[in-house]
Amino acid sequence: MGEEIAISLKNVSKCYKRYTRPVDRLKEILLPGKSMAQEFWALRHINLEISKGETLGIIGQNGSGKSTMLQIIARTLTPTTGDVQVDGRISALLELGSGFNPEFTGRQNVFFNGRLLGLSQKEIEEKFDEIAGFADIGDFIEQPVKTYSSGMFVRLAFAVGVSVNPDILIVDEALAVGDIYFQQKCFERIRELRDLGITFLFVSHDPTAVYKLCHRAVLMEAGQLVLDAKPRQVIDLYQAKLLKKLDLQPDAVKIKILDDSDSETILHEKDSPLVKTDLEEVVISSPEVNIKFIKFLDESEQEIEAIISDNELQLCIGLLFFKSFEDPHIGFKIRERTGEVVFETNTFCMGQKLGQVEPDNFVEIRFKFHLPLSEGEYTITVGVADSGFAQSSFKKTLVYAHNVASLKVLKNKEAILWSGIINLSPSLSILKHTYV
Ligand SMILES: Nc1ncnc2c1ncn2[C@@H]1O[C@H](COP(=O)(O)OP(=O)(O)OP(=O)(O)O)[C@@H](O)[C@H]1O
Repeated sequence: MGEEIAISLKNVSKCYKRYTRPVDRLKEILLPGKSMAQEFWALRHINLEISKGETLGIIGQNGSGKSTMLQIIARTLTPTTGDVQVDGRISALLELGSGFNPEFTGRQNVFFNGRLLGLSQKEIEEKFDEIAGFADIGDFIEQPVKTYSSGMFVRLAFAVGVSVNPDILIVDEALAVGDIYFQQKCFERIRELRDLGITFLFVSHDPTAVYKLCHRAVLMEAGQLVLDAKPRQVIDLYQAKLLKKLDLQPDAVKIKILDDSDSETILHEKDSPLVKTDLEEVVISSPEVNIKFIKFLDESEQEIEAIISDNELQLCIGLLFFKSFEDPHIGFKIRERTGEVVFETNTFCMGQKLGQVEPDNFVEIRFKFHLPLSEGEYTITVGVADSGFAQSSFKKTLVYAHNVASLKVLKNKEAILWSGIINLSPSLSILKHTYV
């Protein structure tokens, strides 16, 4: 493709030594040549190339190897085998403020860290006000960082990390700390850097953040890369796996990987029953229930594929049950282009019941609503579950299918939407008074 590579990992593996008892570590020191450790492979045969200017989200359950991989890229850890090439200056926010000296003040740490990250004394002096302004921790900048709250720590670490003009920025979960205003400021700054062509690696458990910031994502599992694709596809698979684990329902979750013509989807998990590349191939069924159809009707009950924004729409879902269920529920999600959910509800949340169903019962459910969404392409996710018992919990997921239908929303020329995704249709009152 001729793109310049910022980071290249070739067949990288990392083995940690683990000791069952602390005394074994001591024995190993005292008796050289006798290994008391067990080998633990935290990374296995990782192959990954990240082009300059790419933004990559790294997703995976706890212990899947995300931090180990980032530390290897940031060169704070050496791989056991394999080759790592990095082209450019890295600023890594891995463990919160790991580069900070707790006895130093915030100001001293800014200088200390700035130097570590390759800036000259003069460059740091010039940037100091910008860094302190971004961190916005007031007089605490003159206090030792051991007196900081975790929020203050991350503010200062982030401010330093993004101010040193890195070529590659690595952020591990750090954005989860800090208040919403600070998070928004960080997002803004990352977007600015991204638009300037920085390479950005981001570990997060927050799908929205990954959708918003990343062009591409990888899913890690037990030290391996299992999927390398668009954030939407990777997050869908990740959430599906979590749901399966929760429900112990191996067949419940289906995903259609949408064919993004502008991207090459690399499926490391070709044999997985979850991942299908061919849209037509996906049968939305489980041994317990079959989604027979999903269709959209307009105001005059005509079947449609596109609708003008702000018009009335019915989403109709036909279900065939193969087993009896006392309290089944059905829900849907509307997701915008990147996969972010714009709306989700279900019959349980709406306080409605389908009632008891028996094998071979066919049920059609119609959700009717005005669609205030702006022009664009949206996808539908449908889920069927049994027995809701708490806000957002069901006893068992019967089928959960992403991207089962897509809906085109056309521009409503009369709409007052200046920008944004939802038309709130506000009314307006203008009250004039004499100001006293
Ligand atoms: N120094 C170490 N010695 C032994 N095992 C380690 C060490 N560091 C990490 N591990 C193990 O390696 C595996 C991968 O850890 P890593 O921190 O990379 O995962 P992670 O995906 O970043 O997890 P999390 O989301 O919890 O941060 C885990 O099982 C962890 O226990």
